[in-house]
Amino acid sequence: MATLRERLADEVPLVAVSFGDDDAERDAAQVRDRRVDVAELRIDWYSSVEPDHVLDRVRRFRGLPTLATIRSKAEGGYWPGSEAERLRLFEAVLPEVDAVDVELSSEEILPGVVAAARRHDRLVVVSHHDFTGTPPAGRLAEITEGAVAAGADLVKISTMAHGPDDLLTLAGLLTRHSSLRLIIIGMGAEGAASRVFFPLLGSRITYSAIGGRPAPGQLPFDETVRQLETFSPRFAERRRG
Ligand SMILES: O=C1C[C@@](O)(C(=O)O)C[C@@H](O)[C@@H]1O
Repeated sequence: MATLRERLADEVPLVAVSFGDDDAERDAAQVRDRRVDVAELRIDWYSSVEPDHVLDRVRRFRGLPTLATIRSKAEGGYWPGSEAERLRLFEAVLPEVDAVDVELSSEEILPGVVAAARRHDRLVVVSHHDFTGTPPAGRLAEITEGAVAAGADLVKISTMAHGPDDLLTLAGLLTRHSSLRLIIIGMGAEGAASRVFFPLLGSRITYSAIGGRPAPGQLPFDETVRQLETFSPRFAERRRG
């Protein structure tokens, strides 16, 4: 199966699904059978973050396109340990996955995660989440530039959208930075359209749910695929192929 790097090369939007560790064997089979483009491994959701347990679960996805996330509590995640432990875990899983996602705000470990990704020739998503609202365009541009300067291969910005103005602000960010690989998400009920519309404007990955715990406004995987097949001929063609 194509790696995430290969999948990103053809410029067609990708649909991700996030997984914990309740049944990694079943989840990996779903990724294969339903042709999920990216398996986001939410290691901060795992029942244990002991390296042996994590590596065992992560390895069940071998050969599939994977993105490992160990989300900090500051950005809506559940990572229970110290920053030094988080960096060590990123270093341990990096050889096993295609890419990792680390927050721009995680200043203490960001350079270490980027350096480890470079050593293993893996991709880095540098992310920013705001579960309260959508900052103004100028602030979003600063965050984007900060992520690029930190070494991001992809910049992900996910903010709560409270209405059309927020969607427009986020869409503006996408269209103004079309030379970058961006992942832009408007969270919440008011942002849900962004999960289909923004990939049509160039957002590289959209996140969806298969059971589990959907993020605010996420659509089910099948629904996301169906919508993108309707509105993106290139996406539909890739699904057929
Ligand atoms: O950051 C993101 C985006 C997300 O928060 C969403 O709203 O789809 C879901 C998370 O799992 C992922 O890491």
